[in-house]
Amino acid sequence: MASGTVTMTKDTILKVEHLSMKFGGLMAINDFSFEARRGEITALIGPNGAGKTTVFNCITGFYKPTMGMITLARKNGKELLLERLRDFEINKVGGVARTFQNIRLFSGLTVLENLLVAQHNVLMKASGYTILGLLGLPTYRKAVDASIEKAKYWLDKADLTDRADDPAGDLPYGAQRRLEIARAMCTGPELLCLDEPAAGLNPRESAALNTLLHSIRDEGVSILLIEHDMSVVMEISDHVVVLEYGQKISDGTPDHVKNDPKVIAAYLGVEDDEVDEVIAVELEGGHH
Ligand SMILES: Nc1ncnc2c1ncn2[C@@H]1O[C@H](COP(=O)(O)OP(=O)(O)OP(=O)(O)O)[C@@H](O)[C@H]1O
Repeated sequence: MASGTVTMTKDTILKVEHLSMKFGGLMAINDFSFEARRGEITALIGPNGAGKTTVFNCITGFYKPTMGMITLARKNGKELLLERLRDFEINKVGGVARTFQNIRLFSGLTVLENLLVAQHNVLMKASGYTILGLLGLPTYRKAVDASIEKAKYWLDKADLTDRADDPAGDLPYGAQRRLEIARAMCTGPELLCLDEPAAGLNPRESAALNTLLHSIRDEGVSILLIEHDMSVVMEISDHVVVLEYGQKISDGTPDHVKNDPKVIAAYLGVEDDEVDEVIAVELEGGHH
């Protein structure tokens, strides 16, 4: 079924139901439903202009959807309706972290400092928001130690320990991407949303990214990503959802999606009645 209401199971972390987003007269997203499962890497793919970024912006609170429900289920059993929260609340209360298509690091700060700054909120809370707290509270000292440990942990996972003291802006592009992800992980999210993490990476950097994303998933953190590069998506995702013209055209395992005639047609830009022809050509290609 291409769209419809999704049933929330205990494995579901995110449920999007009947999402629609209109920009003036343009229906960018039209009755779109899908579900992301806890501990999985879910990829949202589709041709240019399909509506991927718009869906992402609705989930992370940058846009208010015209219609629809977005439910996040936290580990503690609480369910939150994201379309009712503001972006910073989605991050803070919802445990959702995101990265952007364009890198947004503090390029003049060191790699380590970037990871510590990300934990500023936790530290301020531990200080009781007072100068006395900052100076003397044991809870604050403990929180500082914990934040350093966390930064060290993610430096190692992102293979950046050797560059810890270098300004973030001096890192090669692929390393900056991993640092952004490490920084997001330092906020302790349950759901990590990545906007085209592999864009512009060379094959070696792409492989390092895959390793990092798998290690994040193995810790039980769920990942939702938008990606253009089909080979990256097929390699790292557990679950793929395909959008075309704001509507869902396929949903399933990478293998299922890869062989779905509708997806093949969407990517090759052919009309419905040409799909059979496309499959025939694909099959023929496979036999050579
Ligand atoms: N803020 C906006 N105002 C008006 N139209 C918009 C806005 N944002 C997106 N759109 C339109 O909505 C449609 C979906 O765009 P969106 O950026 O979500 O697609 P996408 O799948 O992310 O594309 P790409 O792969 O090129 O990044 C497009 O037709 C786009 O022009």
